[in-house]
Amino acid sequence: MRATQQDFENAMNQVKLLKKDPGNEVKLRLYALYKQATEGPCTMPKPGVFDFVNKAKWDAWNALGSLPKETARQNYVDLVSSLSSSSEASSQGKGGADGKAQESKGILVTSEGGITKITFNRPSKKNAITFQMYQDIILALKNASTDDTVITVFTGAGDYYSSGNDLTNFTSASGGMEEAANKGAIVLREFVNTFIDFPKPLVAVVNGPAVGISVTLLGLFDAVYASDRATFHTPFSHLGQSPEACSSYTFPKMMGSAKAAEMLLFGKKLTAREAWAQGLVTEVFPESTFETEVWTRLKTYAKLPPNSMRISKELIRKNEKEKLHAVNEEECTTLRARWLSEECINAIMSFVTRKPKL
Ligand SMILES: CCCCC/C=C/CC(=O)SCCNC(=O)CCNC(=O)[C@H](O)C(C)(C)COP(=O)(O)OP(=O)(O)OC[C@H]1O[C@@H](n2cnc3c(N)ncnc32)[C@H](O)[C@@H]1OP(=O)(O)O
Repeated sequence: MRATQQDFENAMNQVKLLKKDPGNEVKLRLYALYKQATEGPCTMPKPGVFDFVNKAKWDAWNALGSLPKETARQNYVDLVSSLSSSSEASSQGKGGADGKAQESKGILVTSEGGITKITFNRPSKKNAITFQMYQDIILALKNASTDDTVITVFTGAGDYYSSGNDLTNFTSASGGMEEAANKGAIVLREFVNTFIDFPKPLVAVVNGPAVGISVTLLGLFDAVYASDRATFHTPFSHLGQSPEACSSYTFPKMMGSAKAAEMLLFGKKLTAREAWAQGLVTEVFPESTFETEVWTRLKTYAKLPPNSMRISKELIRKNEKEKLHAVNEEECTTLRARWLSEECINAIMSFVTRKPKL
């Protein structure tokens, strides 16, 4: 049966009630279908190349070509209906007790043997972190901080640990660039604060290359185990950006200002052994035995008395917490301005418009 005007209006109201942000790609599709259903084919002039947001919206609408208004209306209703059911399904899942799993689009959360395992799970994009993933990780960490698991572990699916922030987070935002930068700073602040305040042992199992925020965050972990295949790269200057996740404080403190500057200012990529020598990595393992050795060790650690580990972590972090929150605040404010800078916009633009591989 064809969707009526009433169905369409109900769907528009339903969108406002979605429990979970559907992500930029879906929001663009909704926008395009709405415009096509109400105004017909796109006849607006194409926005300029630097007007990322309006250009993305125009592209999405224009891509619908001469799709009839009724079909666009039907597709809009169907899309909203699929989002409503998946949002209900995902809001029911909660990690915690052994054996349960919580899955979102970009991360996989499991808990077994006292260990909460959070896997960056977007291997086709080298585990780049989307806005939605930041939010899902915040939720997973909040759950892990109060459930009955003892240790929380991050790792990556596929050949990468993570390629850091998804560089299309800002180019595909549906509001203006300024709105995206504001949202980015708010999400980043909460995301990093969740790591600063996380009360249980936090371990990174770095299975492959790590870039950007997936590297800087390691300064807030309690242990970092790396495969000898892993590399550590923070190309902030190349991207017209500045350090985050408190690395402007933790890196110089851990490796001295000269070595920190090589990473954070000049974007020097470290091998796993170099990162170990600088104190960023706890131990490096040969790739061939990495998973077995690390997980055997973590399973043993997860049997240690949980309260004792939590209290020790609290003592270690206590004197630093206030400082870390202040650093996070300042880094987010600085980054917000960087995201709106020409240097940053040009760098992101050249990544998203690079030639596809043959
Ligand atoms: C709330 C907001 C908080 C923001 C916090 C800010 C954090 C700062 C950072 O994290 S800065 C770091 C950003 N990351 C990068 O600069 C890495 C960019 N990617 C690359 O340089 C390369 O992709 C690579 C070196 C990671 C891998 O190169 P390789 O040649 O092996 O593979 P591809 O380039 O073909 O990648 C495969 C597909 O994955 C997509 N992709 C990879 N990384 C990202 C990314 N960071 N953002 C978006 N997309 C990414 C890539 O585009 C390919 O996609 P395609 O197959 O569709 O073309």
